[in-house]
Amino acid sequence: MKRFIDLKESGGKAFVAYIMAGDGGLERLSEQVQYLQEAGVTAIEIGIPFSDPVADGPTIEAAGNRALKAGVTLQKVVDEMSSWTFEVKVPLLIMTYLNPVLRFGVERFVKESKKAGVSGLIIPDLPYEHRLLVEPYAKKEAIALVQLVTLTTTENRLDAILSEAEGFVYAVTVKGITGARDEMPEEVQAFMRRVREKSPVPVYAGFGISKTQHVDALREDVDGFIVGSAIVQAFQDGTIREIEPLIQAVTALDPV
Ligand SMILES: O=P(O)(O)OC[C@@H](O)[C@@H](O)c1c[nH]c2ccccc12
Repeated sequence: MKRFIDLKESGGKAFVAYIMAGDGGLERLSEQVQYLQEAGVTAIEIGIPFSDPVADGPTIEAAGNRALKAGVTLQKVVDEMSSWTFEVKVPLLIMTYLNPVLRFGVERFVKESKKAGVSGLIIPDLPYEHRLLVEPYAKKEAIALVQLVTLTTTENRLDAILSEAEGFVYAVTVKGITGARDEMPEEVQAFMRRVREKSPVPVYAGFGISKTQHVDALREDVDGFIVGSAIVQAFQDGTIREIEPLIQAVTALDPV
């Protein structure tokens, strides 16, 4: 995950793309990863479909349901990734709820993720207080357990989370679920600034980023952006090329 620190030090901004594994069939995953890395994204978060995705907005939830219908499981995703022979040029992260991990077995999950070339994990319903359920295994394999912070995270908790942050910090821009939206609440800027002042690792903003205006509004206050619903929807609609200006708006930002 040194790549994220290096990028920040060189004044660049990160674009992290989220995709739902197996939306449209598992064989599409490798095409999507190759497409995104050629399009210039910094890293890719690969979502594992889950039947009770409490933090997902309608777009991601629908994608997850399509993937579940196609029979996609955590095992199939790591097997698929382990079989890739093309060159993976960007860090890959797995984003999954805790339940599939527990069913799989935490230690086995971390080992198979490593084999699959994964360098980070995001488990949104694993609270910081319970991180030891996964973190010791992840550390052994040098996989970062990326933490989320939100507008409602208390100061003490924020300090604790940041003191152990690895890779990057996922700063959630809204008090709600994922999904593209029009407005960025004003308090978000102040929140990002506060987190960034304290954070030893880069701070990436996620939830609701779908337009260059969102990027412009936050560009000076964050080190990168995470985009999910807009990408998932564009792959579904066959309009993924329309996302390229958004990727460029982030990765081509002048150092501030
Ligand atoms: O879809 P959005 O609003 O662009 O936000 C990214 C988000 O989808 C992705 O990171 C994500 C998918 N499922 C999640 C659950 C919790 C936190 C984050 C996520």
